Amino acid sequence: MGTVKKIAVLPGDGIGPEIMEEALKVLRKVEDLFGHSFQFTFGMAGGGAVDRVGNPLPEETLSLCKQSDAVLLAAVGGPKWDNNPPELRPEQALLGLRKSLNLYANLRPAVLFEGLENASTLKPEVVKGVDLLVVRELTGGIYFGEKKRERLEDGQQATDTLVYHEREVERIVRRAFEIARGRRKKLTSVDKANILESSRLWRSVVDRVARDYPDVQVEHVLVDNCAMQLIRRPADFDVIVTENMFGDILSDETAMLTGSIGLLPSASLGEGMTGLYEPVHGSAPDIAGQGVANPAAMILSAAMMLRHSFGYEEAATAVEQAVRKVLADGHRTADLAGPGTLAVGTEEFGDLVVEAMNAYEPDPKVPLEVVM
Ligand SMILES: NC(=O)C1=CN([C@@H]2O[C@H](COP(=O)(O)OP(=O)(O)OC[C@H]3O[C@@H](n4cnc5c(N)ncnc54)[C@H](O)[C@@H]3O)[C@@H](O)[C@H]2O)C=CC1
Ligand SMILES: CC(C)CC(=O)C(=O)O
Ligand SMILES: [Mg+2]
Repeated sequence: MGTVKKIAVLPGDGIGPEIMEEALKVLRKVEDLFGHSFQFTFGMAGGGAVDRVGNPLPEETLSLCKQSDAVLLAAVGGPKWDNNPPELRPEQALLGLRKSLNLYANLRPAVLFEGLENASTLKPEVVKGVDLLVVRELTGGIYFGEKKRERLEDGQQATDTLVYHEREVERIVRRAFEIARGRRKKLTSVDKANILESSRLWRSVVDRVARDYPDVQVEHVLVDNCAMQLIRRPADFDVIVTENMFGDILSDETAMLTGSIGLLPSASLGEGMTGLYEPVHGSAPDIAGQGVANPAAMILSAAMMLRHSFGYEEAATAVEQAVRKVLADGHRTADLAGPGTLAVGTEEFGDLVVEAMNAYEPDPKVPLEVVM
């Protein structure tokens, strides 16, 4: 048996605790099936932490995360805290964690699973074959630039600043090229170089780095056009690399190619092994506490953790295959259940995934463990 992996568990707000419970259930099954061993330590983050200790990311939580091998986060935020001053907003927990752990690379895969061909709002022939990855820069750009609010004579004025250093662009772009090399070797760099200086810098870095990857086909697409092409010809995309805010917005769009945002996981990585794993979606306050949220994105985020932080490729594959099987067998949470289809709840979906894991059969083509 390998070493015990320390996992910081941050359930957060809204549907967070409900979906986290299901991911932990699946990870306990991974322990049983594969002999891995996890130590889960819970931490406070988000609105709940604001209410309890007046800080969305308490020092205790930050040091827990820094001392852990990986961080699992469900979601933070909700209307209760929307009018709080900036430092008391739940979302600050996310920004603080990403920055403190230097998690600059956010991987957001969007794949159309078997059985969900009719789940998208787009025609089945349009979404057929969708298998793309958004590589989003996560620690720079407008979310982190200087912000200010001023009172002028004729009213208020607000400023957000978008800054990128060449170094920050190069490291995410290189990472995206490396990833593209291991996939279908097609990279789409998304920017707004017709208007933004930061985008012109971005584009020049992509062109320079591209010389080191002659085997990867590169295209530059303006973000507004990309938003449209994602709906027009989504299966043509392989890896999309883009800055922080564009990646945030485009990845929510890709959710609807797959059927639901409740299916999209993510991994946030830096140079070290302590990655952060969270669904692409937020705390879904509109359905919180009802037991109806789709836990797949959270469970698949846990699978990404097994792969990227621990190198447990076989266990990651087993979890992913189990989620695919449950969906292929026709089980649907409310977000995916069409009219007349009986939906399963959050807990039941988690139980079905655990049950499906019992039937896991190793694929001889998949290496058992990846050396990171
Ligand atoms: N990583 C995080 O913690 C994020 C937090 N947020 C925060 O979450 C709160 C709500 O934001 P929204 O804009 O409403 O985005 P959201 O992603 O929470 O919800 C958007 C829509 O998708 C649905 N949805 C989301 N996840 C689902 C799931 N697992 N199963 C079924 N349906 C699901 C919701 O019910 C809602 O109708 C805000 O406070 C926002 O700041 C938003 C995005 C990311
Ligand atoms: C709530 C945020 C800080 C950002 C967001 O929507 C995301 O990372 O997906
Ligand atoms: Mg988002």
